[in-house]
Amino acid sequence: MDETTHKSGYVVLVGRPNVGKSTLLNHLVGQKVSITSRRPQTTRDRILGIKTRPDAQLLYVDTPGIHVAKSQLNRYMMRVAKSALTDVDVVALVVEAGVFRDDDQRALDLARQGTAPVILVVNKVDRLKDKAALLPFLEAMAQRHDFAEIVPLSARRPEDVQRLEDLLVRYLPMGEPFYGEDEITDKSMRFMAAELIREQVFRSFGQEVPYAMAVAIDEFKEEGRLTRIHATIYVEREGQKAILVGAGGERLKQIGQAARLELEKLLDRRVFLGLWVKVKSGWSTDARVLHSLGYHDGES
Ligand SMILES: Nc1nc2c(ncn2[C@@H]2O[C@H](COP(=O)(O)OP(=O)(O)OP(=O)(O)O)[C@@H](O)[C@H]2O)c(=O)[nH]1
Repeated sequence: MDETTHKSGYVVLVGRPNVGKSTLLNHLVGQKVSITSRRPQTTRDRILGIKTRPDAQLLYVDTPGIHVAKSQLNRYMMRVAKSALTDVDVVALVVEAGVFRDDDQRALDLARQGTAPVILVVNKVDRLKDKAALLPFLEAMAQRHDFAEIVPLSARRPEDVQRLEDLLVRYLPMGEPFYGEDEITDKSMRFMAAELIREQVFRSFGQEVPYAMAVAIDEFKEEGRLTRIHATIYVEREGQKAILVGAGGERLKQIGQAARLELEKLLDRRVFLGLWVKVKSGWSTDARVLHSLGYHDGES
């Protein structure tokens, strides 16, 4: 490391739900640190993803998608997103190519409140059917704010992600790395385990269950070459429990198997995963229960 030229700093990713912030974060880091799904509001917390290269350390902060929050949990998610915007070096506002809704405007309003430069990332260009529509969209976006840069890309294309990373490094201040070169996140393995289980529920179910559910890790223990994890999935109502468990416990078993494979990838060791489902009605609106499930930030 050359201490006179090394850079390090924080890049926060903000945007409305489902624009691809977590997908982009994982590709920028080169490993899965933030869970993703086709459904909006998958991310509930601030997630830090660390990318170390010889000349720079980029600390990416993923945030819950900006939306109008009604429940206690959603209000918590919005406080997390807003507070993540303070003390950062660059803001990357992520939108979807060709789409600009009220929640995108809310995210833009938040992004430009701070002093950090705002880079507009126009994601999912691969999904644009009419490629000629991209230029007018970029021009219209440039009218909305004086962005430091406008970067159209697809989070799924490695060369696009590399181009964005190189550009972001230019905006970082000089400084030594904050984290060791092997670290990819500041979250505990317990937290990551709960997230990977939550991801499988988000991916497996339709409308209701993912939003009515939270995961608590009851036990996380290393036994020789095996990691033993016991977790409880909390839902709001008996009906949701029945859907989640499925006939003969089949759905829960599938979720457990898929989550176990992801956990083994993350921990790079064999995992035993025991999953239970419990009904805790009103958990998403009860500040005390939210606190016990790890969704707390000192306010209610
Ligand atoms: N086609 C295409 N799909 C993408 C791209 N980036 C993300 N997606 C998909 O968009 C969906 C949402 O992605 P996420 O990364 O979960 O979005 P998010 O902005 O983090 O969502 P929230 O957690 O709701 O804030 C997923 O199904 C992704 O696979 C892209 O560049 N191209």
